[in-house]
Amino acid sequence: MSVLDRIEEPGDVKTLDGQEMTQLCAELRETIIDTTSRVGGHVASNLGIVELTVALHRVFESPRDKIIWDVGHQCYPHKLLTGRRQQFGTIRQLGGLSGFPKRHESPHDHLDVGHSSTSISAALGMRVGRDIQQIPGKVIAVIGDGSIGAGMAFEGLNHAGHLDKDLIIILNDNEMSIAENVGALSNYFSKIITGQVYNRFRKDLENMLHILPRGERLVRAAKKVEEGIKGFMTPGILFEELNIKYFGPVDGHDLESLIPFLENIKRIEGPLLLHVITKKGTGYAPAETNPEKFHGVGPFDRESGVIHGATATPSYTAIAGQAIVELGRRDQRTIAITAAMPEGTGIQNFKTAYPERFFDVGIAEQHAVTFAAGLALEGLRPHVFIYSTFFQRAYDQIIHDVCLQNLPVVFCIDRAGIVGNDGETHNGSFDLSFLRCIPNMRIFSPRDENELYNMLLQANTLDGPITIRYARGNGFGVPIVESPINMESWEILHHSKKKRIALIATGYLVTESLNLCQEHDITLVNGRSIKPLDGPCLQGILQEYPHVITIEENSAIGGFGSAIAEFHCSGNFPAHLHLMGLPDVFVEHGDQKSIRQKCGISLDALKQKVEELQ
Ligand SMILES: Cc1ncc(C[n+]2csc(CCOP(=O)(O)OP(=O)(O)O)c2C)c(N)n1
Ligand SMILES: CC(=O)[C@@H](O)[C@H](O)COP(=O)(O)O
Ligand SMILES: [Mg+2]
Repeated sequence: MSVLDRIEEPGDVKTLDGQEMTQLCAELRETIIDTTSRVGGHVASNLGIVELTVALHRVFESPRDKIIWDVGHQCYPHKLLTGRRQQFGTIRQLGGLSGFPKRHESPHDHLDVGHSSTSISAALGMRVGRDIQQIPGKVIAVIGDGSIGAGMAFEGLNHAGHLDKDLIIILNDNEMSIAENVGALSNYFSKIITGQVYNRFRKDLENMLHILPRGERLVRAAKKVEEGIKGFMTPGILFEELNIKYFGPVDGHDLESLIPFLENIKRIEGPLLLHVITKKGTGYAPAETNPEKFHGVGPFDRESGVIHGATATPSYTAIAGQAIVELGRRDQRTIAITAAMPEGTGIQNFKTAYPERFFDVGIAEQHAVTFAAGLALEGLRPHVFIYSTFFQRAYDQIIHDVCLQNLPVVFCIDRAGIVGNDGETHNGSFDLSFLRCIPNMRIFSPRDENELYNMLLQANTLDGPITIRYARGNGFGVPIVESPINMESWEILHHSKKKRIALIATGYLVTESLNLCQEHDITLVNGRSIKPLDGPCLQGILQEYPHVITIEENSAIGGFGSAIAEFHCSGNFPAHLHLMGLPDVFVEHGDQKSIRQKCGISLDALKQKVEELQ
């Protein structure tokens, strides 16, 4: 029987000797590599956090002590130690375990999560909630070096230092976000790790001793020097000054150091931070060598580390990346901005081509949007490349800093719609609903990768804020041909002779529906402009057809179909409207195809609707 097989509940880790714990770590790694190589998942972060997870479960009493994982993409060892070993092979698949902590899955998961930098605030809320009700048990937030740089994490630290409650923050510092970590804070952590903070103390002390005054002021000056020394010597002075005790750094792969550190901090009162140093991908050479590639992957060959599933057709992301490089070449005002997702949004080639016009701002979506506003106010043309789900975090900045001032910022919204295996925290289900109501915002959704390319090339010619949204995954393989388009006009791709049903689709669903519309003699309209609607075209359709279907990959509430319904109520149109979009639920994880089927926005669902109406 393996050691992992003997762990029925996390408390069983406490019964192991040192050798068995080392064996357990090896087995956890083997299970993670074996499973993710078959079904995909977040590899590098999970391999890096194995010892820290074992040590946490060894020292603390889960679920009485609550461990709160930030982002939650590193929770696989925790799932394996908390009774989910048997289902682990189903992770991220339809009906299987989620890739993130889920309260409904286990009493050891205390916060549903997927977006970063929420752990400190949530843990502090739990701490206060427990104190008010005198509920015993520790609360521990585990947050990465990338995630702690976000504004929200700082808001949590600020409040934690003020409240002075017993809160344990574990900083899991692997010196990486998904990509290379950026920012002054990350440089500060590197200096702590390499001992530069201590070296600086020695230099500054030497300088101070040189300028030390003589005579009666000596005592006062010496006191000041002492304070200064304390400041320079304490590597985590940044946290100490916020009233958060700093401990570390400690090697996060060495159980013999880690466990005593945790035992000690367990007894300390007040808010504290333990700085743990880990390495992404530990124990699997391809992930150690290329942690960015192995951050989140599909199935791969574990021997070679080659990721399966490279397809012939490029993704929307890749085409967007190609377009922005071309636009950057033509128009020197073009700036590309990402919030910690340079690879995910496909703009790494822009970085190479125009490093001075590329900005990775870290996990700071709000800052990314207002930073873009500032650039636009100076006459530049910023393009913010961001996933739909993470765009949610910058809502006030979109309204207050960009749209209110009608600034020419281009929002390139990737992963709009169903993302698949990441599931409910990551679906881009709401952007049309939350953007449509903002004055000055114009919203477009291309029907294929060629239209995306051309929309992006034209983006700088439009004044005011615009959003271009596109799906996760591959395009249709259509050739990329530069041809100007009137972005605010719709096009009719198939004219029905019967004139009974018209389908107004948006995004990739337009192209996907073309064959069906031709076969069933349905008029097909490419609703590429969601705001403004093409009034004259829509008016004609609503007057001429008894049945008008709309289809979109956004919540049916407030989305494209709703916009058409609003227009419909403004006139006296005979058409019956049939709205197809995402249901009013947080859509679960699974492969994109199955999820689309379940949500009723597949071709099958459309065919069924058409047959009902014919
Ligand atoms: C608000 C938000 N923006 C972006 C992301 C995408 N994202 C997921 S993990 C990650 C990197 C996090 O870095 P770190 O906290 O250091 O954890 P590590 O991956 O290094 O373990 C990013 C940018 C996210 N989940 N949430
Ligand atoms: C955890 C997280 O937020 C990211 O790692 C996300 O899973 C990336 O998604 P993509 O695979 O669509 O880039
Ligand atoms: Mg990190």
